[in-house]
Amino acid sequence: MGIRTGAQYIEALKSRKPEVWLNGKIVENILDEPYFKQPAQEIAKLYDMQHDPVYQDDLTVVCEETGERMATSFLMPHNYEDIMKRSKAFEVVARQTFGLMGRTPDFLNTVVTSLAQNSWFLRKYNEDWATNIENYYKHLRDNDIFLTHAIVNPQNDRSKNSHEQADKYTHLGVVEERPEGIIVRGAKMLATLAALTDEVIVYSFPGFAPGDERYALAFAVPVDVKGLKIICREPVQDGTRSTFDHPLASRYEEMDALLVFEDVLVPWDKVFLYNNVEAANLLYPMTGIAEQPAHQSGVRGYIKLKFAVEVACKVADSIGADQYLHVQRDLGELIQNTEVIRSLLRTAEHEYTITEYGEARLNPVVLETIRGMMPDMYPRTIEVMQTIGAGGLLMMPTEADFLSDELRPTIDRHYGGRAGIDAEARMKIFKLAWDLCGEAFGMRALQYERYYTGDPIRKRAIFYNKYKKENALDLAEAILAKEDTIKEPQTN
Ligand SMILES: Cc1cc2nc3c(=O)[nH]c(=O)nc-3n(C[C@H](O)[C@H](O)[C@H](O)COP(=O)(O)OP(=O)(O)OC[C@H]3O[C@@H](n4cnc5c(N)ncnc54)[C@H](O)[C@@H]3O)c2cc1C
Repeated sequence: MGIRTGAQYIEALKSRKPEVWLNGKIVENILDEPYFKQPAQEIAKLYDMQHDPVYQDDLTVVCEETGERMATSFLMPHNYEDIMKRSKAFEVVARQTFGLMGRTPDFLNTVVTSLAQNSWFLRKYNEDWATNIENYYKHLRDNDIFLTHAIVNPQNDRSKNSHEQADKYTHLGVVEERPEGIIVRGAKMLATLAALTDEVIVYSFPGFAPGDERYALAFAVPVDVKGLKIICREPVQDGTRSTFDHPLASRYEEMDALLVFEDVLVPWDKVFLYNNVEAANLLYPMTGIAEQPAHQSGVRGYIKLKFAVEVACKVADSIGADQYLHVQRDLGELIQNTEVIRSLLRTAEHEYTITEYGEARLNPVVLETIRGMMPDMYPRTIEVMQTIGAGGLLMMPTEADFLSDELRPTIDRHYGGRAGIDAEARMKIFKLAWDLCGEAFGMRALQYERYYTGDPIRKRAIFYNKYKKENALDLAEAILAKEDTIKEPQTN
């Protein structure tokens, strides 16, 4: 089939009935549900863009194997040119959603592509696992499937491993093997956009201990597989708020969900790893499933940061506050942050290496530096936006107020900004800012930057320990190695 259109994506959504729980009820029809309607349209636009001559050469490439177009995020990178093609595609998608949708289809496309490109690793343990992931990659690529993923155990008792939790199947594990596949039971989180995707892939961060064998697994199933409950969090918008009042929350809500597997059958040909603690712990370090998606997230995060910084600048400019030195200092800092991330991205891409299996990988130290800095830089941007917007962020009439003929002249008199910024223009900027720095939508977007790929605290500690192991600290060693004499005290 090759690349899908938005209409084909929507048709696929209509064709199935996953068990999606929202506000205590099963959602009968996803697309009739106001919470999902607009976000589904935003995803559909991305599929349509693949057919738009303006974007097609960035978002798609011709697949050497099938001769059909495929999403660029399915391109296995072998050289610098491939890296930069992928980078451009990530950027086009991110710009379309202002970086606010983190789990657009390109994200998991890169995960499965890197797993398939590194199937040699799975083959070391089991020939079938490697064949299964290679076939799954082709299935996604050739049908342009939209995936969600759930890789984290729910927060139950974090001081204990999976096999030590109160219930054997609090965390997702294998119940039994059958001739047709494995039966899995338990929960995984935090499947963003699950209700709007076609299939889910499950795997895990490292951290398995002996005894955790039943939890050491990776597989994929359709989201409407029998026995899978998709339990959505509380929505951050009600699906009816106007685009004037909530320009971002009304469009880019990415619903997150807990996935509960109640004796779900996973066919053997969709099992990529099972019952092997060592393989599960080495999956991340060996296959590039940290680095390749980190390229997508780095580009997307850069666009989101740049967008938020530009909104902060507009807020300051609209009320003339950027005439003050301390405001200029803060905004200057934010702009420099975006330049740091942009430069790091270019460095990571430029300093690629080719693995012994022919995969082009970006510089992992630089990628991880981006990952480490964003959880500081993004919240800092939001803080500056809150500080400059101050009380004005709370003092905004609604669209309904603007539509009142009686109130409108008063609004026009009292809500305008500096010369040249009328009430409507200023309110549009402030409402944009409030969605980012005040609304639940914005707080989720902030939490996303902190946690979307693991705990930033432990990630930085891991980064330090790895850096220490791999770097000789040459400069410090050089001065320490210099012939130095501690002068004996003179005794005569
Ligand atoms: C908005 C959003 C969207 C997300 N989307 C997805 C998604 O689509 N798919 C997906 O799979 N995941 C997703 N994630 C989940 C993400 O992967 C996790 O949030 C992240 O890995 C952190 O895990 P946690 O939330 O369980 O926090 P925890 O690991 O429970 O950490 C909580 C706190 O306890 C501390 N802590 C816990 N355990 C330890 C330990 N062993 N040692 C030291 N300190 C510890 C941490 O430092 C932290 O301060 C998303 C998260 C967010 C916020």
